[in-house]
Amino acid sequence: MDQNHKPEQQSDLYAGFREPYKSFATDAIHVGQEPEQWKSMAVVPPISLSTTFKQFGPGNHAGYEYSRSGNPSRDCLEKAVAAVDGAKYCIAVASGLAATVTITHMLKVGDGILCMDDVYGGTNRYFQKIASQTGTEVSFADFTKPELLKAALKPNTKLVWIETPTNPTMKVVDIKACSDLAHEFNKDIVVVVDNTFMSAYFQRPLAFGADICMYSATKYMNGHSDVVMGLASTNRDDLFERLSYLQNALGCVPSPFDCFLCNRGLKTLHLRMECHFKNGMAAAKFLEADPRVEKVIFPGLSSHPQHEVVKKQCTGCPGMITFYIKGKLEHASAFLSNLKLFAIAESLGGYESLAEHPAIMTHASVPENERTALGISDTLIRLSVGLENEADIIQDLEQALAAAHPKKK
Ligand SMILES: Cc1ncc(COP(=O)(O)O)c(C=O)c1O
Ligand SMILES: N[C@@H](CC[Se]C[C@H](N)C(=O)O)C(=O)O
Repeated sequence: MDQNHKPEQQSDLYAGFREPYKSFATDAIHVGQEPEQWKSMAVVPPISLSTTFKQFGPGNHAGYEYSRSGNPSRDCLEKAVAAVDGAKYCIAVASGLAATVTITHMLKVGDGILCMDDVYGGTNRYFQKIASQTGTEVSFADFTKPELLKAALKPNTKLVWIETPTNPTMKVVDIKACSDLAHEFNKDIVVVVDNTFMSAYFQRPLAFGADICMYSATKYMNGHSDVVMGLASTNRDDLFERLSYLQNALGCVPSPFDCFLCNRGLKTLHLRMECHFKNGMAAAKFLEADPRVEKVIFPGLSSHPQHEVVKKQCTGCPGMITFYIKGKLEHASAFLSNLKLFAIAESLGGYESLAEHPAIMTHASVPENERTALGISDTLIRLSVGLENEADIIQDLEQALAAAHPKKK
């Protein structure tokens, strides 16, 4: 146990941040879950496994015809997510990348995608290696400087893709400033925010002018590392019509069991996020004060370059921390290999603490020259701080740093 460690005080954590969204927990728990919708009056929505639904006569049905086109377990989840996003609609799909693909399918050959420069490696891979090979034009810019986004907009730009905070370098984008610029340039541009890191509890992109808020629900929204899923919410009738058409026509739908699990995970999102923030802040402060650490990037710290944007736009911060360990690849490897509580694993946002090496693991698909330009170096380490006891998390970081940088005798 680190004898000097003092537990993080919950009350100081939120100073200067936006107020939490009203009735968030009530909506997450009740919207779309009404027992009256079931003959049994089940309080917990049943898992509806049937692939097909009996019709009264041809084309005359009770709301469902075939499970890819619509499913009761999926409906419950979609309604709850729409509510917590402050949206009218939501679609659930089979993975975060399936959400990206489904959204991108709204474009036509020749349309342009303008994407934030630092994004999840798989998003970068999909845009550069797949979407750009099938007729869309893809370009990247650093949206932390909205003037760079403005300069990169072109007459054919149809999709602006924001990820904030970015995976893995935790850059924060001003959603309102960027959405306004895109819409002033061309009101038909669809602004998408990948809200995976913040979750619906800490950030509502639609309230700041984005057209679509999407998630890898594999992460915080489900929160238990046992479901791969994607979500996309919107307030626009035209976008929902198109997205739900594509949800059925492309067929990237999640299973009813996964919908049940994610719907269940959502019920504790607010509690989990508050604990992730508390533990994340404690870990970030510990690392920032440690001489074996070069630099810590955590949006909740005042040292974060966009900390003022974070406070203006978010109601708190998740447990995602990126830091540079002093030394070389061997020090990063030694740190990771010596962790005991944190597992070395890809993914994030579950109840358990995870650690990974983006250059070798989650962002290996980003071309090396781009990784270098973005700062995804050999000494960069990403942590997903979980819900374990704060002192045990700090103790694990301390002993792994000591193993990576043993004191010379
Ligand atoms: C920020 C972000 N967006 C999208 C994705 C893609 O999600 P999935 O793995 O659920 O396809 C990931 C991780 O994979 C991610 O970290
Ligand atoms: N978003 C996750 C996903 C990890 Se990368 C998964 C796989 N190796 C791939 O390349 O698609 C994260 O941890 O950031």
